[in-house]
Amino acid sequence: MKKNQAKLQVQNLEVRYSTKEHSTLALDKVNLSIREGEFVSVVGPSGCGKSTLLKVAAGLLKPAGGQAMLDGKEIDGVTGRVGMVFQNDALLPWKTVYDNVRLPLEIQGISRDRQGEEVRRLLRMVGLAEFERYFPRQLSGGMRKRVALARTFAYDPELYLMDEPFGPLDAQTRVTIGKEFLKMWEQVGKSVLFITHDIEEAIALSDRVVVMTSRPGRIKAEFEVNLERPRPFYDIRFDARFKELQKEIWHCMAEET
Ligand SMILES: Nc1ncnc2c1ncn2[C@@H]1O[C@H](COP(=O)(O)OP(=O)(O)OP(=O)(O)O)[C@@H](O)[C@H]1O
Repeated sequence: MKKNQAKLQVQNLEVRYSTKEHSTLALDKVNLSIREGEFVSVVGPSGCGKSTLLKVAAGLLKPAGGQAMLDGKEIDGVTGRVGMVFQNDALLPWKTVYDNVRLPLEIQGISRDRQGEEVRRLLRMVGLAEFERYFPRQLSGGMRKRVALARTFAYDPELYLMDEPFGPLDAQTRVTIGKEFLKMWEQVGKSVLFITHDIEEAIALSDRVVVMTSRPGRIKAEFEVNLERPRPFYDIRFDARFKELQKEIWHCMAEET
């Protein structure tokens, strides 16, 4: 990758969903760039095209216009360099926690010994070291989500694409997982495109928060999050700069709904 070149760059992106009767313009001239190691969250009203943007970055959708590039090369289909976490990320129910997290390491051809070390390190990080022999059905929703996060970190992609990854969790578990996720991310420092409805979560995690307009989605505003790192995922909310930013983003979004 060239110096100063964006990890992910989206230029004048247009995406259309077409059926026999309808054609919906989901994204309209979207420009967004994510630097190496930068954490960018996207917030915006329901249906504004956040997931659509993520799917283009994942190589799952072809744009109707403009382009999306990874390290300066046009994204052309799914690549192993990009890791995705979705809201309803499923674990393999017939495999133990240990084997679910181990799978990406096996696919990468890592030696058995290293696989074991890495799985145990990741399970310790998400606080599930004692649950390696359990099956997904024996865990709570929050614990399953933690296993899914450990598995994503096992993939160790260059770019993390995350669509409401903590979506279906209760508020308290969401904070616990957010905390763990931030701690893990601060150690690996990879580029992230993170989609959420939660402004506080976006600020607490990100270097930059991007607000989209309602459909067709465009980038309405970008907010730099100038809060030190490592930062406390929950307590950072009491910082005056956090509150100011939250107010600004809230007002920006409120105009759209
Ligand atoms: N497969 C599809 N076929 C037709 N229209 C679609 C399809 N997927 C999404 N759309 C439309 O494109 C627009 C953007 O959808 P998208 O899922 O990207 O929004 P979103 O911002 O992620 O929404 P939410 O926050 O509610 O999850 C919506 O109006 C939606 O109805």
